[in-house]
Amino acid sequence: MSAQCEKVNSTSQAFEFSSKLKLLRSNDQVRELQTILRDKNTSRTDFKFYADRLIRLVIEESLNQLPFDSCMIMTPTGNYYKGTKYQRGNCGVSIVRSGEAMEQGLRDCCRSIRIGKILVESDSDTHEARVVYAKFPHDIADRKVLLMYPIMSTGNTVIKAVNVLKEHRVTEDNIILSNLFTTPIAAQTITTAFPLMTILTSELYHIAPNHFGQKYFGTD
Ligand SMILES: O=P(O)(O)OC[C@H]1O[C@H](OP(=O)(O)OP(=O)(O)O)[C@H](O)[C@@H]1O
Repeated sequence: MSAQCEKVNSTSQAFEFSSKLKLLRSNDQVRELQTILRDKNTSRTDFKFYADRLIRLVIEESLNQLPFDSCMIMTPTGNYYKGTKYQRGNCGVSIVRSGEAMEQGLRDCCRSIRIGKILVESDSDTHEARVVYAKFPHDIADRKVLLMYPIMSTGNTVIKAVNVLKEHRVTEDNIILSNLFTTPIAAQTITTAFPLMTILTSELYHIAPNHFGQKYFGTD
């Protein structure tokens, strides 16, 4: 467990979660961002601004879940320094539409990272989800995948998306799901369906802010 995320307290939620579910370390700043994003009176301009701030925090911590190697470099004064570097071979995949909001946060940290896309359409009444479009780097099966989707209500959208990745021979243990808000039931459904996948979220709460995509992009 890194310094910036914490173990989920499963007992208080009456849900059982595996250690693969990680919560961004909470503090007053994180709680303020979550509050602004949940507030119905937040303007669209503010919503996007504060969503981008929370996204950046979640992306940074998600990157911290990727594997690192140790390395030796030489400083300008000719000294050796034992450092750390990312293992090569990562990529992002965003689930359209809301997941696209997280792409810039990832690019701000990893300039030229490849980003695939999956479009899953869900029925507004039944919540049944189906895959409409998927485009990935050709060697995605050999990469660690940062899967980006900010809201999980039932978890159906993410389940469909992960199944598409698995059809492209991406293994569960190579997927890190980067998420802002999840309901406990969605978290439980997803950790049960994909026990080897790592999930990083900022908040577990029984009501997800389902207005996210609509408000962030200003489209219905
Ligand atoms: O976990 P699920 O039950 O699948 O739900 C995930 C999200 O998808 C729906 O939004 P919408 O269809 O507007 O998604 P979008 O913003 O990505 O277009 C729903 O309101 C959630 O916010």
